[in-house]
Amino acid sequence: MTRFDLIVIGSGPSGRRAAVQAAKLGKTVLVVEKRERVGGVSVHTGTIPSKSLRETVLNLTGWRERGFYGSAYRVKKDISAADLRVRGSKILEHEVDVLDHQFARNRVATLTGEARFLDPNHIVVTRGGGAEPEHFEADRFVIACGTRPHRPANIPFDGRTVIDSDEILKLETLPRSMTVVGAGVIGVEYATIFSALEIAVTLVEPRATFLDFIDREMIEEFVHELRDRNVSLRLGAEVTAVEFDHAGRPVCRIASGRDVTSDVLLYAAGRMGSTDGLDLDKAGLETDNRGRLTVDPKTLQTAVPHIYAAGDVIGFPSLASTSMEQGRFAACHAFGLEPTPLPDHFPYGIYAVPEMSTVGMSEEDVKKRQIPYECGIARFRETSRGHIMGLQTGMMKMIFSKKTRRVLGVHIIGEGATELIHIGQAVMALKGTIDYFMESTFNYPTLAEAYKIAALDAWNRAFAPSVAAPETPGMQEAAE
Ligand SMILES: Cc1cc2nc3c(=O)[nH]c(=O)nc-3n(C[C@H](O)[C@H](O)[C@H](O)COP(=O)(O)OP(=O)(O)OC[C@H]3O[C@@H](n4cnc5c(N)ncnc54)[C@H](O)[C@@H]3O)c2cc1C
Ligand SMILES: NC(=O)c1ccc[n+]([C@@H]2O[C@H](COP(=O)([O-])OP(=O)(O)OC[C@H]3O[C@@H](n4cnc5c(N)ncnc54)[C@H](O)[C@@H]3O)[C@@H](O)[C@H]2O)c1
Repeated sequence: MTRFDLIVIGSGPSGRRAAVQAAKLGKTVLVVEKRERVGGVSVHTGTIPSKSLRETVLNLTGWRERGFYGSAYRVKKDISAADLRVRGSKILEHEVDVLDHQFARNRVATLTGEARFLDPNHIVVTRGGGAEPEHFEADRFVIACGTRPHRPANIPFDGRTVIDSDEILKLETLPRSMTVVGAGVIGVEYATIFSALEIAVTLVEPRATFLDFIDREMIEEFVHELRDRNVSLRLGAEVTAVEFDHAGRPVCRIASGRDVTSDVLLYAAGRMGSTDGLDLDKAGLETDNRGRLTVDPKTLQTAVPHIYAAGDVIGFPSLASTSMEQGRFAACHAFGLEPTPLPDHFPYGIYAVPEMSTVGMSEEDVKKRQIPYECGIARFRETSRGHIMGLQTGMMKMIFSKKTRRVLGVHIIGEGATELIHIGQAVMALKGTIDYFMESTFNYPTLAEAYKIAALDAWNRAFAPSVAAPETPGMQEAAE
């Protein structure tokens, strides 16, 4: 039996960061991954493929140029499913290559196979192709096994017309119409990406609201853009069943009776922890009803202190970005290095079309906490860079404390939102105030100028010293 200082189960963002960090500390590390290739959900079915698809769609449709050349502008006519896959598979190859190299140069051992616990310090790895199972021992573990799509038994998934978010990447032909069930981040991203291909999309959500962690003003703007593009948004629509019509097309039955029929139905109503095959009970652990593990948020230790868990398997926020930080944090803690606490504020990027990004408090949060505040708004079309790019939409909203002048939140919708947000994030993290934006010079012409415009907007309303009207000399005499 081979012994390691650390065994990591799963090679997604949290697993890989945990493994490399431990190796940098001079520890022997094994990463077990049940997929044939490393990278996790992030590289194979989640972040990278969906963002590659988005980029391909925006490029091939000429989406970004339509502000100037009109909505009929196309870079390529008749875009096929194969066209969409080409770029994605190249990017995937590159990502896997980089990861393989990263593991190799840090002397992280990797093994393809499915890990399960035998007891709190031993695992067995089952391998395909008739290979003998292998046994391993470790002092510390990081469970970084991630999640998989939630597939309720009553939904007739067939991999072709009723699909989950893994299967959408394998579509052989592009549908003419699509129903997306679940207006979470995945549903919203795919609904808008496919709508940019001029596929008629209906987005169905049982709740009356969606993406509740985003500032409502941003969502109103987003909904306005979707309606403009004929994305049909059905909120408060409870799905009672999915059936097929006589032509084999999926019919999404809605409680109100207003059913939706389309060529393809994407079911994107959340994810489940991939913990079922891990025999966690043998390690002394149990999961919640969504297969997730509970950890101490300050240390990322599970109920069994030498077993850590990181990434999507521990639930919110379930992002590749935060998962990476958690993985590194867990490895540092496991080997006695005092890691800096995980930050309270992290940015959230939603790569819909248009993209949205947010950091800090929404206006709803600020009101709930009864903090006196002022908002500043900038529209991208007011910036010279926006004119040059032909942007007709896009906006930034900044929220400032009236008492401390500090930035409480930044919310952006439109081109570049996921990059621009980091300026606001940095100022917030460094406890900066509105004065930073008032006093700093920004490159011109840039979209970042929106920060200046939004800050000026808030300053004019709430922070500018009240200026007394200058007296005109001689006025007094004239009045007399
Ligand atoms: C469609 C989609 C789009 C997304 N877009 C974004 C985005 O734009 N930005 C963002 O920040 N996040 C995004 N995410 C979320 C992001 O992908 C996840 O937060 C991230 O992948 C979680 O990383 P993880 O470390 O938990 O592991 P994962 O990436 O989930 O990987 C876990 C790995 O563990 C392996 N594994 C599981 N069980 C075992 C076992 N018993 N033995 C061996 N191996 C095992 C699995 O095969 C898998 O490869 C997206 C997710 C999806 C689904
Ligand atoms: N850009 C990004 O950062 C990004 C992109 C994609 C996914 N992710 C991550 O992946 C995770 C999973 O995303 P998700 O969108 O699958 O899950 P989610 O939990 O965010 O959203 C699921 C949606 O489906 C709805 N829903 C639940 N049950 C339903 C039912 N029975 N019928 C119809 N609708 C139902 C919910 O109300 C919710 O709106 C998220 O937590 C997110 O953080 C992140």
